[in-house]
Amino acid sequence: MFVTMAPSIDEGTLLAERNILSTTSNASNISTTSTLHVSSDVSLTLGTDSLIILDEEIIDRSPGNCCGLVLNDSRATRAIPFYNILWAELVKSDLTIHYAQRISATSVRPAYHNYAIDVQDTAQAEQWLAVLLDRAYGAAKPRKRIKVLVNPFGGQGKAQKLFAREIEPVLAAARCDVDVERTAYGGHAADIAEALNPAAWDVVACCSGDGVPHEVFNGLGRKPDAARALRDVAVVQLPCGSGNALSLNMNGTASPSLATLAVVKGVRTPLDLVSVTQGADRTLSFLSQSFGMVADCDVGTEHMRWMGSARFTVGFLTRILGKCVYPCDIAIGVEHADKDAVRRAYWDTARRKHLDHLPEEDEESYIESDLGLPPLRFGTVNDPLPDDWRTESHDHLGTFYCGNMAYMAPDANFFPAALPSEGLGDLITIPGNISRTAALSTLLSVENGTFFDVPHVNYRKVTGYRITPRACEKGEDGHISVDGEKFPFEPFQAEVHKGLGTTLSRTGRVYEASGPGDSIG
Ligand SMILES: Nc1ncnc2c1ncn2[C@@H]1O[C@H](COP(=O)(O)OP(=O)(O)OP(=O)(O)O)[C@@H](O)[C@H]1O
Repeated sequence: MFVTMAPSIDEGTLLAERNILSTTSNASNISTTSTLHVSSDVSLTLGTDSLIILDEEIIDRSPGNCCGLVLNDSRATRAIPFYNILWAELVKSDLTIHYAQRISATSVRPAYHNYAIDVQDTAQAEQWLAVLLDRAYGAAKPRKRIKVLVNPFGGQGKAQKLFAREIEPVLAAARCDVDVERTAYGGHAADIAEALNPAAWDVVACCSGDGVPHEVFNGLGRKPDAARALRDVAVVQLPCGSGNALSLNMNGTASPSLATLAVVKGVRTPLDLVSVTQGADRTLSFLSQSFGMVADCDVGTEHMRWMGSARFTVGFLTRILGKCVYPCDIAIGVEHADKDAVRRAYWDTARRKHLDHLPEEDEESYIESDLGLPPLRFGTVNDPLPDDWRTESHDHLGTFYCGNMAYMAPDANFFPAALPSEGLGDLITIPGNISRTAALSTLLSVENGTFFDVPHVNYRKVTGYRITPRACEKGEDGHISVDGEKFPFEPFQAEVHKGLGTTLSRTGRVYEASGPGDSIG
């Protein structure tokens, strides 16, 4: 084994291409030993964004080698993106590189290359490995300590199987320190999170839909040192449910194995959380709150579960045919009052975050005291309204939808201007007395990515709001949904806490969604 010197790797290109944040670690400071000659036939080179394996023996073994004639000499070279490298180690003269191998457009599985190296200078090989791991992980913490919660009923009972087949092998290959617990009853995830020692875990990973992460945020929020726990422990989703929005927004996928790779490589990302007060209760929401059409189609179609996801479409069509309206009174702390202002604010912030190479941490600290959750700046739903909130009375509201993340479902980027940690909620209101054709084309605009620009979609950024539903025309109660969970049909108030929670993401800065239309300015 011998090591050659090569020109330094262009960190800027690596960052741009792989979206992995770089840190200046000891390994990066090692002089640029980029090629490790494992044997006379095999060399391993740290390329711009990949590990390049040159293995002459691959030619001999390949079916393209006919009678010693090399038909395609590129077969001797393989590139494994650093993003896919899970772990690498040298045990005596045995070098093993574990990586996530793509087996289809929507899945990876762990694989490895193993080489017996000619040991002459183990120290240099160790150095090379350290640089490889540094390139593989960037600012992400390797070998994360992960408390895994599996909801055995998640995703119509598939979560346990998905964990065993798609998730656990990737975590094991990445040498994560994992403890698995199955939830035994509704609310168990909240109890586990409340009892959790935050110093013992980097991550709570929910093999579930969005219901379990909702519980985990709230369980951490019940701890005496809630703000500290919410900052220290990253809550992530390894998608195994019917609604997997947390993973879509942070990992860019609903595939369990790709999401696991994203979590293994994820960087800490502060996340706004919303306090919802209703009656005497205070609940944390990480995803959305809705009233009107969306809430009705979500929690109001539970009885049609047997239809699968078609229940949302059927629910929607029934309601637009019935021209449903949802009268209510709203008070809003408005930060950006129209789409132009929202779009400008989004791109200003996204650009600033992009220039800032490190994920923003502790921009606003709630943990100066060890008291639980931060105090409510705007009081609760039972207090007088803040003086500067704008009040509106709606007789014909169709949809009231406030989002903390962009995607609410695959192909449903309802809130393209949402950012993980800006201290603002994205509030959509849509009148209910529009024509059926207009309502239908609004639904279709979500899927084709033009929803933000639909004229009757009102889009604002808010610091908080209060909504007081009035009884429906037919005298029936409507529905209120918080993170997809059914809430009582009563007034509630919401207040956004900037970066109170923590999750992991690939970028540390933005959701895995395109912003609102073209960048402006
Ligand atoms: N062992 C259990 N028994 C009953 N309910 C459970 C259990 N474990 C978790 N739950 C509950 O299941 C609910 C839904 O979980 P989750 O979001 O993970 O799954 P899902 O497949 O997306 O389902 P849904 O479509 O109902 O949201 C959670 O609110 C949680 O309280």
